[in-house]
Amino acid sequence: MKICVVGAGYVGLTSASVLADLGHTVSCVDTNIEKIRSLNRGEVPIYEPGLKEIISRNEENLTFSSEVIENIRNHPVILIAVGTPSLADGKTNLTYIYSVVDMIADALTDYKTIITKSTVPPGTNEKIYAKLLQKGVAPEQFAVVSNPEFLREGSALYDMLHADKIVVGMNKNDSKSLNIVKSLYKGIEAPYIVTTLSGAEMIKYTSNAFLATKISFINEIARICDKYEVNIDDVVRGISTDPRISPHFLNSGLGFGGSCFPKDVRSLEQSAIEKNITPIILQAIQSTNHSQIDYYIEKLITVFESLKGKTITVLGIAFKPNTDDTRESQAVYLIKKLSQLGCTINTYDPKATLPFLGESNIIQFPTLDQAVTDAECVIIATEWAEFLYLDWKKLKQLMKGNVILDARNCIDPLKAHEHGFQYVGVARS
Ligand SMILES: NC(=O)c1ccc[n+]([C@@H]2O[C@H](COP(=O)([O-])OP(=O)(O)OC[C@H]3O[C@@H](n4cnc5c(N)ncnc54)[C@H](O)[C@@H]3O)[C@@H](O)[C@H]2O)c1
Ligand SMILES: O=c1ccn([C@@H]2O[C@H](COP(=O)(O)OP(=O)(O)O[C@H]3O[C@H](CO)[C@@H](O)[C@H](O)[C@H]3O)[C@@H](O)[C@H]2O)c(=O)[nH]1
Repeated sequence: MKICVVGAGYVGLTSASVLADLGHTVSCVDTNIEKIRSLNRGEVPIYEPGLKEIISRNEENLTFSSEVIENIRNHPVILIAVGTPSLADGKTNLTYIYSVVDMIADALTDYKTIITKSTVPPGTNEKIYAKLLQKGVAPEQFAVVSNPEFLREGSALYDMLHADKIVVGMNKNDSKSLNIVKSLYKGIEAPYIVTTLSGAEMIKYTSNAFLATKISFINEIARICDKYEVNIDDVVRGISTDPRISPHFLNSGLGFGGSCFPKDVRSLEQSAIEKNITPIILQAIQSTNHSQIDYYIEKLITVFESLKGKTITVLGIAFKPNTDDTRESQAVYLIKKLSQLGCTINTYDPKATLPFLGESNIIQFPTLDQAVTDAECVIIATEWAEFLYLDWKKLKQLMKGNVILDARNCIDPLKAHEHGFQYVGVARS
C-alpha cells in the first residue's frame, strides 16, 4: 500500500517507520524543511529508542519530503499526524489539522482514504469531512477515518507493534475504509474497536484522562499517607492485586507532564464546558497535578527552612525517562520554581536539554558527577535508569550536603540511609 504520513513528529515518524517495516511504501512529509533535511541526512531529530535503527533498515520504502501537496496527490492513503497543541484557553489548536485538510482539498485528484492519527476533540473528524465537502470535493472521492494513536514516548515502537487495540472511527457502512485500515496494520495482532468518528475521538481522550486520573488520585493518597506516616508503596502493593484496580499508573511523584496528558485533559475539559457540562473530576485532576511541585518544595522547606541561596541539583529534565522531550515537563517546572525561590540549580539529563537559556543560576552539566558536585541537595525529578542505582560513596564525596529528595519514588530509602544520606520523599522515608 502507498501511504503518505503527514507530520514527522513522534507519532508521524513512528507510524511511518512501522508501516514501512510492515512492507508498505511510505512517504513521510513535513512542512519543517530543516527536519526533513536532517532526516534525509540520516539524522533522527528526536530521541526514541530503536527509531534510528528502524528508519535506516527501511531506506528503500521510507522516504522523507517537504513537498507535502505533491506527496498527498500521489498517495491514496493519507495519515494525518500533525501536532494539536493547546490554545491559551485550554481548547485544542486545530490550525495544523485544517492546514492539512486544505492541502488535501487542493491535491485531491483521485480517491483518498484520510486517516486522522492526531488527537482531536470530539466532532473534529466530522468537521474535516464537512470541510472537504464545502471545498467542493465530491463525497465519493474520499473517506475520513479516525484512528487515534496510543503509543507512549520512550516505548513508541514497541507500543505500536504490540498495540492492545486498534481504534477505528468511521462513517456508517464504510467497510471499504475498515478493510484499508486492516491491510495497513496487517502484521499487528490487536483487537479492532470499530465505532463512529466521534466515538474514536472520545476513546482517545477518555483513555488519557483516565490514566491522568489514576496519577492525580495516587498523588493525593500519597499526601494523605505522608501525614499519617504510612508508606505509599505498601498502599499501592495492597490495592494493586485487585484486577479491577491493577498495579499500573500508580506511581506517585512530581505529577504528570509531557505533550499529551496535560493538553488532552485541558481539551476534554473544554469540550465538556462547551456542552454545559462541569467536568469536576477533570478539573480536580489538573489542580492536584499543578500543586504537586509545591508539595515537594514544602517537603524541602521542612529540611532547609529557607531555600534562598541553596545549591540544588535536579537530576532529570525530560518529562519521563527514555525521551528527550521536555514539553510540559514537571522537572522543568520544578527547576523554574527553585530558581524563583533563589536557588542555584545544577542539572543533568542523559538525553534532554533545558528548553530555555539565559538564567545564570541554572546550569546544565554534561555528566551526573559534575552536576552533583558541591550540591547541598539532590532531587531526582525524572527516573532515568542511571539515577536508580547511584554510586552512593562517590555521591557523598562529591556533594557538600547529604539531602536526597526522591520526587519519583524510584530509589531505595534504606540504601540512602545506609550511606549517611537524609532521604526525603512523600509517604516514603
Ligand atoms: N507524542 C506522543 O507520544 C503522542 C502519542 C499519541 C498521540 N499523539 C498525538 O499525535 C499528534 C502528533 O503528536 P507529536 O508529538 O508527534 O507532534 P510533534 O509536534 O512532535 O510533530 C508534529 C509535526 O507536524 C508537522 N506539521 C505541522 N503542520 C504540518 C502540515 N501542514 N504539513 C506537514 N507537517 C506539518 C510539524 O512540523 C511537526 O514536525 C498530536 O495530536 C498528539 O496529541 C502524540
Ligand atoms: O504511574 C505513573 C505513570 C506516569 N506518570 C507520569 O505521567 C506522564 C505521562 O507518562 P506516559 O503515559 O508514560 O507517557 P506519554 O508518552 O505521555 O504517553 C501518554 O500519552 C500518549 C499521548 O496521547 C498516549 O498515547 C499514551 O497512551 C499515554 O500513556 C509522565 O510525566 C510520567 O512521569 C506518573 O507520574 N506516574
